[in-house]
Amino acid sequence: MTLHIEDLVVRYGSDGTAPAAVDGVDLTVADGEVVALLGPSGCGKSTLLRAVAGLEPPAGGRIRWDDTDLARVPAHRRGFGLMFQDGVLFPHRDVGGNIGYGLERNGVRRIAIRERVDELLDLVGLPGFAGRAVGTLSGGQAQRVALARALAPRPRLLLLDEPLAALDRELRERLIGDLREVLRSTGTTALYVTHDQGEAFALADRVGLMDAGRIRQLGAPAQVWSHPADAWVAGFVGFGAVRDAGELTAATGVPLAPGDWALRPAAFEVVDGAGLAATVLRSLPGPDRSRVRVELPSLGELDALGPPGPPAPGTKVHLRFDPTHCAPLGA
Ligand SMILES: Nc1ncnc2c1ncn2[C@@H]1O[C@H](COP(=O)(O)OP(=O)(O)OP(=O)(O)O)[C@@H](O)[C@H]1O
Repeated sequence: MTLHIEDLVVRYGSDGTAPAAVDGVDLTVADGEVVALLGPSGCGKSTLLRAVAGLEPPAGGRIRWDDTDLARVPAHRRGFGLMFQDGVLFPHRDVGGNIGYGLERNGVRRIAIRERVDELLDLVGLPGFAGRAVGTLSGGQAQRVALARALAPRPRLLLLDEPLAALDRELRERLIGDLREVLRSTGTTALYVTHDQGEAFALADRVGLMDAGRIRQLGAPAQVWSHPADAWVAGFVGFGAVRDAGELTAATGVPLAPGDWALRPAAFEVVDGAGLAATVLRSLPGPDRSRVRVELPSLGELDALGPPGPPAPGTKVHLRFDPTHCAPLGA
């Protein structure tokens, strides 16, 4: 029960000259695993998902489910569930009718459909909603119904494309937790596309960082955070500058393993009293800490954390270095 993607290439346009939207991707998703594809807009993550769903034909490579090559299996025979950003519910069916739709098409008996609908409504936290008109649902409730609809036929793989992107931040954060619980408790195998690193890292067993049609790093969230593969990945997951270990050790006196190190803003903190001398270039106030751009004679421009009311540009400050907020580059 494993999805295998091997050297997959997807190209738009019929003449074959357009750059590949997916450019040689290898990926497996094991039984019960949740893999998130994370990357900036246009990196090819939706295209990859659509190719797995059977909605875009590959220009090269293979997609297999266990030993079965899916090249000749049409989308509706793959047994995969889909959930998109705007879960578009059927407006003329009530909530129960939406969730039961796939089961009806599969010829499941009415009474069994009703039981399954109730079970799913409990699962997504909407008990008793079966008779509600979909036009009366809030955005978050509609996405819960869309999730229940995708899960109803027990898909062997669930494909989710930015399912929470249309929701406001507070609701999104609440639903991330709920979605994680639903995927885990049902043992659902899932491929989840998002540009939001918080979402990807909260939900997934493994995260694939995608850029320009390729996966630059694939690993467990903790591994990507502690060992970003390169400066691009480090930047995407919230690190700032990259500096050589020798330069950092010379400036701070802290020994580090050789190689390049990515620094989070928290690696340098403005302190009262002794520390590394730096000059404030500009600053962004924040409720707890400010973000301060500083210049050090030995290390150049870096981000640091400052007090809530930030020091003015030109102020001479002292910094403390905390190596626990640094990560060596290289997976
Ligand atoms: N139907 C299409 N025809 C031509 N080019 C397309 C089509 N769909 C996507 N592309 C192009 O393929 C590339 C990858 O697009 P894709 O939608 O897969 O990216 P994405 O990472 O999902 O982006 P987003 O987060 O903005 O949805 C982009 O350069 C995009 O412009």
